[in-house]
Amino acid sequence: MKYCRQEIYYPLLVVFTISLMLWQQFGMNMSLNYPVDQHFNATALNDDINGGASVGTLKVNDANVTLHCKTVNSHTFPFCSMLIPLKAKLKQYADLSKFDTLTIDLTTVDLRRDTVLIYLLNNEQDLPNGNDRISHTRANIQAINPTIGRAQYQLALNQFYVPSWWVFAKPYGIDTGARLDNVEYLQIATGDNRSLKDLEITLHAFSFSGKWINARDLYFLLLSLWIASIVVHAIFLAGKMRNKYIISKNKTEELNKINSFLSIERDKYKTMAKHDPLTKLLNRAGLSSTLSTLMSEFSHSSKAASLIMFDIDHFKQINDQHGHDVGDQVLVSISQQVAEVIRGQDVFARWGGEEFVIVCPNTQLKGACVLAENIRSLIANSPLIEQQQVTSSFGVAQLNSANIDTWFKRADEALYKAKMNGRNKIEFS
Ligand SMILES: Nc1nc2c(ncn2[C@@H]2O[C@H](COP(=O)(O)OP(=O)(O)OP(=O)(O)O)[C@@H](O)[C@H]2O)c(=O)[nH]1
Repeated sequence: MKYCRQEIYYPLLVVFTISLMLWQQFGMNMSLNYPVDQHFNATALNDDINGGASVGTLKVNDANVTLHCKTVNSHTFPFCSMLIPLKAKLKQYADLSKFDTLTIDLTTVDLRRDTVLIYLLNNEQDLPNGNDRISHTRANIQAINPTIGRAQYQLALNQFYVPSWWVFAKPYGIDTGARLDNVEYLQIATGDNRSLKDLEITLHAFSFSGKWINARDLYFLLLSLWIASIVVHAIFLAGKMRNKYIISKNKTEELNKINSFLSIERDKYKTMAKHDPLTKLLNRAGLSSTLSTLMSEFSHSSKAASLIMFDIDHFKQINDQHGHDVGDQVLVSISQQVAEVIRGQDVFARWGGEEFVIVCPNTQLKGACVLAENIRSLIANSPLIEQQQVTSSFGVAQLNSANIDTWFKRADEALYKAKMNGRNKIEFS
């Protein structure tokens, strides 16, 4: 369907356009023929209508009609003519506006360098004033310069014009444009040469020819069709692009939502991987980057650092006596209280179970022991469980080699010592 619309339509339109242009050029012919026979209807019209005295007579034969004209000098313009009603051929007057050419077959004898005037008299009821035939008539005229003898003359209908003497002869005026949509008569008249004439004009036949559609109308139609096609196509493409844009915008929005959801989830899992879910403190993994930094600082510049490791005393009993939830609450409370008293640079983590560590950068053993004592005292004096003191034991070690395991082992040993020495104590290594 898509293929049909876009790939086939324009080639078809090109073929259609070229076909129509060729058809118009070589076909589409129409014609209106007027052969002359013995029943041919024509009348002589001479200057006597204007008060002249020229004599023009008609002789109709089997195959032609001859006007014999003898002009007489008088005050008026001398002429003879034959008047042929076109309506005899048609029901109405002839609408020649669609025709291009008048072909007229004439024999002229003794013309003495005169023209033959061809009139197409258009009947126009809408012309102002006057009830007589002439008042309703527009004379469209064209002159031919005949050769002596018989010849065919082709007159372009668009070359007919209204002569100025016809315009001015009408007191109410008339526009000068030719009109051929209601032609009542073809008039063939002697020309403008005022020298006296005695001549013959024989009409054998005449016809009007043209195309069903003239080239200008056809090109206008085709151009309109092309413009309409391109406009419709452009609108269709714009709509399609708009839909694509909306779909891609929606997809982008959806992907952005998924992305932000995933990045939130990723951050959540990152945080979860490095934090203890109960106390929200860092876990072992969360501590690793701090420890690596301290190790490298120690390697480069023997920067001081101390480690405090502490463990809640008899925590199993607390769990056993008060339940696991109370034990959890004790862990959370101690975490919060300790987090409040340590310095900003200290890093506090849950090492596992009821065991915690505080890593103190830039801290000598003495300073770490003071901090450990503060925390011990804080815990021992906190009413964590009703009617029961909760205490904790501490092991402190200052970093003395770039080895984490050794450092932690030393702190752990000090802690063990504190436990062995009765708990609620600080020992160092
Ligand atoms: N409620 C609670 N209990 C925990 C958690 N992690 C570990 N424990 C408990 O902590 C207790 C630790 O017991 P022990 O290792 O025997 O140590 P202790 O009872 O504190 O004795 P000392 O350390 O020798 O003073 C165990 O009963 C564990 O089940 C926890 O997250 N929540």
